[in-house]
Amino acid sequence: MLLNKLLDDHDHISLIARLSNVQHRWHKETLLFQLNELQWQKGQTILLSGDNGAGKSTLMRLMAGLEPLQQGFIQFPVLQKDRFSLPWRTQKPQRGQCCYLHQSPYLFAGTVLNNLLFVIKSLPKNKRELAIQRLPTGLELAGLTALQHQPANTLSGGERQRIAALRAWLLQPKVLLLDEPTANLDQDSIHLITALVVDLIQQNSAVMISSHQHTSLTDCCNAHWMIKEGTVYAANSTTGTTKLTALQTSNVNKLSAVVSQPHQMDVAL
Ligand SMILES: Nc1ncnc2c1ncn2[C@@H]1O[C@H](COP(=O)(O)OP(=O)(O)OP(=O)(O)O)[C@@H](O)[C@H]1O
Repeated sequence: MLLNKLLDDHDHISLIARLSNVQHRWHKETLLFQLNELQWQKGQTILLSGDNGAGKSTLMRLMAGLEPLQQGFIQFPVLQKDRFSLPWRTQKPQRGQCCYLHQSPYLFAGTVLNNLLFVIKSLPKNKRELAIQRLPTGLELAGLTALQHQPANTLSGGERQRIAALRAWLLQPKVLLLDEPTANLDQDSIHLITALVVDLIQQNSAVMISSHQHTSLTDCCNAHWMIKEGTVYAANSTTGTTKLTALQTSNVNKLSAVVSQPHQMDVAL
């Protein structure tokens, strides 16, 4: 009993997430992937890699509670203490605090600003005012100030991704899962998104990024999970296929220099 409590307390201090015995099949016979045990430690920014169709999006959606878990369990010790009291939230503590950013983000009808205000309205009342105050800084960081009154449905792919990243920045989730956020983006857009994500990491958001490219954003990662031949595992530096740069203080400082003012919902952005 005491040992279990000590282990629980230890998990709460050191772990973002623990995944155990997870398997996923879309069709009854075909196994997409399985994993035995993976731990996401506090302080880790994880790169999730794998071939097209390996199951990166599926794994992230399972973690965000957006797909039903078929087998095993996924726990977020970091979220347990802060869970909301509503029954549908206590069943899935990651809801409201774990934000999944889709590779093709959904934007609402209306302007860029409308899209951002919609997200701010979803925050608990006591967090809305601060989010409103941070909005001009966020627009600047995302390079969207000049576009704020433009209808969202007229934006380019890169601009859409930047809005999605900015929505996540405004929400400041405990856990942020970024699904190929820089696919087909130019260097400027990648750097703008990187600045937003670096700021979130500095504000203690735990971030996982799936990507096929090596960019300034993946340079933020200091841990690597891979999906290969139907197995998800944590790659060490010798087995990883992607060169990882540790989350160097200097790297973060360099990127956060552009952050002039560092200052929830069931989220799929
Ligand atoms: N809702 C669904 N129903 C059935 N099959 C699905 C569903 N969603 C995804 N799949 C299949 O699961 C497999 C994994 O898809 P997923 O999008 O997770 O891969 P991915 O690693 O993110 O790929 P990519 O790098 O191309 O984005 C694919 O073969 C896909 O067709």
